[in-house]
Amino acid sequence: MILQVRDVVFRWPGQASPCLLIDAFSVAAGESVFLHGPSGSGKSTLLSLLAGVFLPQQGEVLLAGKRWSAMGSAARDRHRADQLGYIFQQFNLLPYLSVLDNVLLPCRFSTRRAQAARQAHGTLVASARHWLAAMGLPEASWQRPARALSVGQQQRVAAARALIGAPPVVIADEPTSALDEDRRDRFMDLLFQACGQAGSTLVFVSHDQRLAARFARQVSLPAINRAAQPQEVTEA
Ligand SMILES: Nc1ncnc2c1ncn2[C@@H]1O[C@H](COP(=O)(O)OP(=O)(O)OP(=O)(O)O)[C@@H](O)[C@H]1O
Repeated sequence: MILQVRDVVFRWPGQASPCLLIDAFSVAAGESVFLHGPSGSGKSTLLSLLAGVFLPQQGEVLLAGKRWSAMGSAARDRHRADQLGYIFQQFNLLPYLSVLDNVLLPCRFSTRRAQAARQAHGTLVASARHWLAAMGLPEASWQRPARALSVGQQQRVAAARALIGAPPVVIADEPTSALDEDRRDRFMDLLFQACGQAGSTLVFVSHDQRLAARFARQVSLPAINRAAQPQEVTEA
């Protein structure tokens, strides 16, 4: 199992009740998982725990056999860069860096990713260019600062950055929310092709149930989370 969650309790600071109470959840290497649940049910929070961005107050989360809680913050950063491509809901691009340099970032932080990128495309820059072209980003945009791109373009830059250097795990949080239907379908084809070729595990969060059928496994977060769910506000 490449991702493992065991007896996890996670509470946001200042909150009286926990957001996540998960006894067991795991993902096998190479599996593709569609994670769904209502807004506010804790999907992004769970992804942050899988990525070791936050640590649970109780229990363990493991990526590639390593416990996040057993590592210091520098070791966590290294392990994350080696093992994980993460497409965040808010993209998390560095706004003043060029598009190309944003895509190259994981290779700066991970020798493993840099080696894989060189092996695939000859040089790091060639690899970054490959992924930007695959994402349909016009060459004229590659030297521009990331902040100068549209939201849909930034989303695709974030995806190129997640895929460079064939990370063993790809985590994607609503990666198609700013894409039109045509781009969304091409993006999904490319994501599955890239993960298939690299043998990468894919954990994907979306509200778009039309995408669910593409995945080998669908997981409802409320079904694995024992924490009391927030009440949805309903119109009177
Ligand atoms: N940084 C934070 N500080 C405090 N509480 C937070 C923080 N981030 C999220 N939460 C709370 O945790 C709960 C779960 O939020 P989360 O973003 O994980 O849900 P989600 O299922 O991803 O929602 P959506 O589908 O709307 O993106 C919410 O009640 C939210 O208010």
